[in-house]
Amino acid sequence: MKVSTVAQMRAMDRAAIDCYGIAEELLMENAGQAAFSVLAQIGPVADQRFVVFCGLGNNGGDGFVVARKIHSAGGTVKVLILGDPDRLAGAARLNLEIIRRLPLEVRQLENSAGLAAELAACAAVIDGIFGTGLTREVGGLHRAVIEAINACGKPVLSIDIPSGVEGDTGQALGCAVRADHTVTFGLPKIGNLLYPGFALGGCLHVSHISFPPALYRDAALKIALNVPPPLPPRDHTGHKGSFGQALFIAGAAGYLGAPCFAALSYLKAGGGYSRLAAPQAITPFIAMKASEVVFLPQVSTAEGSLALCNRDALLALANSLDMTVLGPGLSLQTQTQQLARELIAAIERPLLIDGDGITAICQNPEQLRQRRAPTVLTPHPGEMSRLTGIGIPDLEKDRIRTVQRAAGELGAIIVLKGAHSLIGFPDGRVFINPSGNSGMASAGSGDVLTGTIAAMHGLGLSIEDAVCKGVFLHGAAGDLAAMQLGEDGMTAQDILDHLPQSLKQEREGWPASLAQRYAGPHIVA
Ligand SMILES: NC(=O)C1=CN([C@@H]2O[C@H](COP(=O)(O)OP(=O)(O)OC[C@H]3O[C@@H](n4cnc5c(N)ncnc54)[C@H](O)[C@@H]3O)[C@@H](O)[C@H]2O)[C@H](O)CC1
Ligand SMILES: [K+]
Repeated sequence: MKVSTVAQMRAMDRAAIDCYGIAEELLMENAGQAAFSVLAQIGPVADQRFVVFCGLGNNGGDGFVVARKIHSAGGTVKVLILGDPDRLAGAARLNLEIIRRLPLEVRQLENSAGLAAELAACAAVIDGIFGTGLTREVGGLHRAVIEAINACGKPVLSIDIPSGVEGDTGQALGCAVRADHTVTFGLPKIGNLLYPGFALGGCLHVSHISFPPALYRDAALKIALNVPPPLPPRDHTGHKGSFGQALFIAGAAGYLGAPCFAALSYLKAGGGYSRLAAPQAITPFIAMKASEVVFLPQVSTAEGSLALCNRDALLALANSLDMTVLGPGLSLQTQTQQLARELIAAIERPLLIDGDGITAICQNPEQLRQRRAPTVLTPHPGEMSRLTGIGIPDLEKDRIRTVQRAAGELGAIIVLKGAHSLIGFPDGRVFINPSGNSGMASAGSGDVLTGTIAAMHGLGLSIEDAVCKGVFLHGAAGDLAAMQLGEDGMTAQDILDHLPQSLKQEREGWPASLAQRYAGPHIVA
């Protein structure tokens, strides 16, 4: 499913109205109807009491429609407006005038006194304070109301997006409603899917509010949920060469885990032949941990990292295999960093650059543009910050645009790791990954990702699909590990151990709880 920015959604509204004649009032009616139908799924409506909070924009207008439908279904509803109702316009004003003729309480909320008692008496709260029109920090009465909603302990249904969450980023502007359900319209907005907005929204539902597919599937919409194509069927007669051959250039004294996790994850995710070029000095130790991997001991520097003199032999090998992964645990040793830069410039096959390999190009990332074969970068926010020169707080505030811009400028596929990892392509497409959990935020899990992506290419997927599939199945392996162990103490080893099951479930079907999460928002008919 595609995901829209606030501006794109406004343009879709405009097109629905101007090109198809679906009037604003109809869109608002459909939006209110969709929200009401989710409310009716949460619990009974007849003979129950509800409070609807409405702001002065169209989000509030949707709230008026919901109030009308609650009344029609036999519920008792109180509509509290934040601000002067005389400022309401258009379809929102029309819907206010309708509910004013009905026997229900509609009034401007002057202050938050007594709100806790009002909320204690209701079955559920409907949040129509701010939608995608939120433009600044939430303060004053709005803030007090949002805090009261969050403290009331009643089920909360947010209209379009939890009030206070910014539609384009998922950031909470000062404070935000914590909802149990959110019904969004047209398409999910970025803010419905990126943290903290995603978590604040609870269960996410989407209604296309009668937009034609030509609008919500438009190729100009570049952001989407990560739903990669299926795994290729396994060749029953295949040998180890049929499932890919990858080279891992990784490891240094003090970084013994990273090369093992990277090279082993290739095999655990279905890849055929995994070669690991690590410094001679550490090879005996890592061989104990990863005996299925083929070792290519390399000349070490005095510090125990890869020496520059390994360059030509590594280059020849890399250019004879499907794919190279460069970087996990390489270290920041000067000569090793130079080796990384020279290899990145010269390898003519698909190359995934991670960890210290990314650091090696941070001074001059534009060198990636010279590469003729595909490049994949898998930075965590710290590495992304070094790569782009954007500070981590600013980057976290606008992850989509950061990854979109960097992928375009560097001509590389970029996986920005984090909760709901993003995959950005040079042509502007960005995919939001639904799998994974906080237990994966621990050392070594990124190393496991590198081998998983490489294995997907080994199994026959194009590089683009391999990145999407690898990110998804790596997150899913983490989810399977968490189901068994909990998120607190799971480690990269546990993710690695669950990779085979991740592929198995991908082929045979996910446990219900994960299937629901991976399927994306519920469509409201
Ligand atoms: N296709 C769709 O998605 C449809 C969505 N609908 C609903 O319309 C809203 C968007 O409506 P809009 O009027 O543009 O914005 P808001 O309702 O969010 O209201 C903004 C309102 O609030 C003021 N404001 C902004 N920030 C603050 C602040 N921090 N404090 C105080 N006031 C603030 C701003 O100036 C405006 O006056 C969308 O979310 C849907 O719910 C349509 O009904 C159907 C099509
Ligand atoms: K809202």
